Amino acid sequence: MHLPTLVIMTLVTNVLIGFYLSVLYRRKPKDKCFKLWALSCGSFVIGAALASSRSYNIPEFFTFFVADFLLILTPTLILLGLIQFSRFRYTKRKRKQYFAAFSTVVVLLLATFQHHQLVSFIAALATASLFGLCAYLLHKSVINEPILTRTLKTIFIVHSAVMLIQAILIIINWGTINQNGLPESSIYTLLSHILLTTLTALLLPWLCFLKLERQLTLKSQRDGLTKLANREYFFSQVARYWQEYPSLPTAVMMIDIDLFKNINDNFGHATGDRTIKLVAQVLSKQLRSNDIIGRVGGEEYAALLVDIDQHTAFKIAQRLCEQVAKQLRFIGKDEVEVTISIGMAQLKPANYSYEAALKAADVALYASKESGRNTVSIGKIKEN
Ligand SMILES: Nc1nc2c(ncn2[C@@H]2O[C@H](COP(=O)(O)OP(=O)(O)OP(=O)(O)O)[C@@H](O)[C@H]2O)c(=O)[nH]1
Repeated sequence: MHLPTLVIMTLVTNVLIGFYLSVLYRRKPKDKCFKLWALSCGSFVIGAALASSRSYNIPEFFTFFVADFLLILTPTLILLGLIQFSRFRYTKRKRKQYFAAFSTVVVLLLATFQHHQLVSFIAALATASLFGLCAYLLHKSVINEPILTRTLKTIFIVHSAVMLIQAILIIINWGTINQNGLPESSIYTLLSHILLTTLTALLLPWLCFLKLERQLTLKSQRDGLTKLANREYFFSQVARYWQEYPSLPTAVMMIDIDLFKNINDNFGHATGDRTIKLVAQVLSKQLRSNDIIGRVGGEEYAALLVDIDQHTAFKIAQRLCEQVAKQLRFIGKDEVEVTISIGMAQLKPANYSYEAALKAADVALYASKESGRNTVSIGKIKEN
């Protein structure tokens, strides 16, 4: 294939993808990754166009320094966008370290751009490291889509390897370079570089859509006030658990704030809402991370405790009552006595339906209310 035609085609593709990403950013300005990746397309297009004009009579400050700076900025922007998809903790300290490393590379480019081989070597090495980091971030991705993350990760690793090969070729052929500051043998690495960058730009919007889809799914599963599972999601999780772990001993609990109407009436709805939220926080902290907990009504919660015997489940339920009463004495400045009542049932899912288990816990909850509140009752379950 004719090289200039290929270069022009990749530049046009990157312009189109960059434009598309900037339109998405206008619609969703909170999603900074759209902006960062649109900028990375722009940076690549200008950098690659400048680097391709090295045979023309343009000052080398532009065709070498600015071009290489923009070509290094491209994976940097991709990296910054990827941070939002990763479990990687981008602390202030790390931010400072990366900024220092990036500034050092820019100073090196500025100091060496008249030595074409040296500047090309530095640019290749920096680009290889950045794409290596991109692969690392994707390795820690929160997006649950193996095909896309594996494909992108492979592209980043290959890209990093290609740029390393380019750096090695520059060293091996030191002294025999063309007007691009590169040895003739590096034409294939150069070609791979522009094709891999374009491929990355094509796949990145897909990552954005998966992120949006994930946000929407999470939103539809969560209760807005407490961020616990909402009623529908809680029941669907319980049904799934029943199918997957029929023989694991389990406890279900129905939990209700006592005399909540009084809290609303005496302190207002805002304090009422705050109480609902704080009770949810105490319950979440007291239960284990693999237990399932949801807000199933106004001031009513439900929990499924995984792999547990009746004695331990009862103790935990008592601890929940104690902790709520102990921790929630003040809601803001208001002195509010908050207590909860619990009804529970302990069983093996294989022996009973989850509807029967929750019904038994619900009946037990009313027994707790009847017996004076701030207490736990154990329910009897009807056979399947
Ligand atoms: N602030 C607030 N109040 C709510 C919310 N959902 C339900 N409520 C109120 O919660 C109160 C529930 O009261 P009841 O069902 O009578 O029960 P209770 O006062 O908690 O008494 P017991 O359950 O018998 O201990 C009602 O007044 C509802 O209006 C909510 O999201 N926010």
